[in-house]
Amino acid sequence: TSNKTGNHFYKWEVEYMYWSPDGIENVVMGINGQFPGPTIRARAGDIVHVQLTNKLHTEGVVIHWHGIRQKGTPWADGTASISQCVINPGETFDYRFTVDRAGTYFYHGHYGMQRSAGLYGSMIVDVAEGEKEPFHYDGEFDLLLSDWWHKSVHHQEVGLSSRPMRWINEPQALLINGRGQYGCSLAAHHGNSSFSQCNITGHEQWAPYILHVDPNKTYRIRIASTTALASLNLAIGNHKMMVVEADGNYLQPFETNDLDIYSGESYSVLLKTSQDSSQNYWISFGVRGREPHTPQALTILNYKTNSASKLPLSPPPVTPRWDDYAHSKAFSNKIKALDHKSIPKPSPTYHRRIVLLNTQNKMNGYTKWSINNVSLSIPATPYLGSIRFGLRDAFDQTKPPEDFPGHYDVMKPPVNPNTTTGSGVYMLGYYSTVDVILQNANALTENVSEIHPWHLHGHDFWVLGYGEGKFTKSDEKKFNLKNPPYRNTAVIFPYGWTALRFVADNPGVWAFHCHIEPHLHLGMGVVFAEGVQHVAKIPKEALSCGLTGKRFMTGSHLG
Ligand SMILES: O=C1O[C@H]([C@@H](O)CO)C(O)=C1O
Repeated sequence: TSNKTGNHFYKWEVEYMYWSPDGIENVVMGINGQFPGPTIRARAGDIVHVQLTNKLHTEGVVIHWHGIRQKGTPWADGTASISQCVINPGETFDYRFTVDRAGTYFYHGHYGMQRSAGLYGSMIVDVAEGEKEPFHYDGEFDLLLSDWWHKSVHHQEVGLSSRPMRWINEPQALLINGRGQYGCSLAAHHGNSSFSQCNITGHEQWAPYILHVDPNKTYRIRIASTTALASLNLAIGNHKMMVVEADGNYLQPFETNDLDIYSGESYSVLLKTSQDSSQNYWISFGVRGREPHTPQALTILNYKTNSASKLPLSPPPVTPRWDDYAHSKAFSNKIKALDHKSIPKPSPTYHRRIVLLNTQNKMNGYTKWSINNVSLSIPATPYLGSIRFGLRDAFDQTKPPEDFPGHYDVMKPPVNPNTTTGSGVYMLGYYSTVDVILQNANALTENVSEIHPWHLHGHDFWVLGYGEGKFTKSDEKKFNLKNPPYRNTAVIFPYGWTALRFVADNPGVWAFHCHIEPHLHLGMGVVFAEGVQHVAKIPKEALSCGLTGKRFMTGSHLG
């Protein structure tokens, strides 16, 4: 429900329920009986209030509002053990925050692997009353992408934390708005599929979400990826797309035949329905960056002049080869910020540069991912409370490393793969400008280096550039300080580096991590904190566990 004053109140219950996301009945984590959860729609400047009740029987829960910076409400960021205590079964937590900028966002679970369990939904923020988008469109669609496994997340988690690790492998299906098709294909009639044609009436939970369009119009298609693992590429048969938004920030529009989207990213593209209106066309998403074992996600662009069940004449667009990284890099390098009042210009200099080496490691036979040889292990007491109240026993007081040894060969598996775990925090100077160099490396297996999309909470960063091999100081000369994209998620390519810059201007404690959920689960993240002494009035429900729970559970607000 919403009213004219710009407040939106939602009462949500999270529970497991039977669902058939891909035609196979399974158990998903749903909200108010829906999967994916309800879409939040608000205007820039509005307040969103979600009163979340945990109806799970034996697990805590939290929800992260991905891309919302939570200025002044760091306790509402929804990160378990970082911004708040988990909401226990039967308990209710109030997420109340301002959506300060128009754009395409989503929300998802941020505890254990609850995102993989299906806890996610879309969040669309329109421009404030009287404001205009810098582009025109006649209608819009919203596509939330995910990947789906038939094994439960509990089963997946046990595998990841077993010795030896049992990897989750590739997903059984890719879902568009929670809908996919397992063991059959919408495009089987083209004869290039080993599957039979899907038998669908349109009423199934796994029936495709079809885009019905009028000819000769412009549509905005919002696309967000909350995949656990898969990097994806979108193409629409016979149509080009104009890319205009990424992660809630406007881009210099550019035309493309296909679009890469990594987990944690969102885009808007404009589509002109200018093709032969006596036909329908395929919309397809295929896997990038990992050898695909999952069929493309398919749905139909239906020109309303036809029946939606009329199948396209040509086969679905072919996804670029999974390891054609030149193709992906070319796409990433086309992304530039629009010169617009809503997007700050990059700071020309930095105060502190943190270099983060990403490696796959071993610890007593367990597989881990580490950053500068520390695998993140988050503590029982949420950092926001323990830092605010100086509870030094709550987490490691040693500073995590700023860099990695200069002799480390990023092109080879680690010579000594042993790692340690840690819960230390990068304490950032309030209002300082921070550079982060994400440095990729070879994984444990020779000749393997993977894609990692890194997501920052509480901020957007400027993506100053991408490069090959080991970053050196002279690579600075290649930084784009003119129109770097401003976003919250950026990819590192295999054996490469990505340079980011942001201003630590948001009091709170902020996760920065690989958005591949099993990688975060295996330790692939760090924690930043800034200006925590300026955080006031942390609701006590956010602190009712661990050492803050023991110390402060009196009164209604802390700070
Ligand atoms: O974390 C990962 O583990 C596997 C593999 O490296 C070991 O099975 C894989 O592909 C990952 O991304």
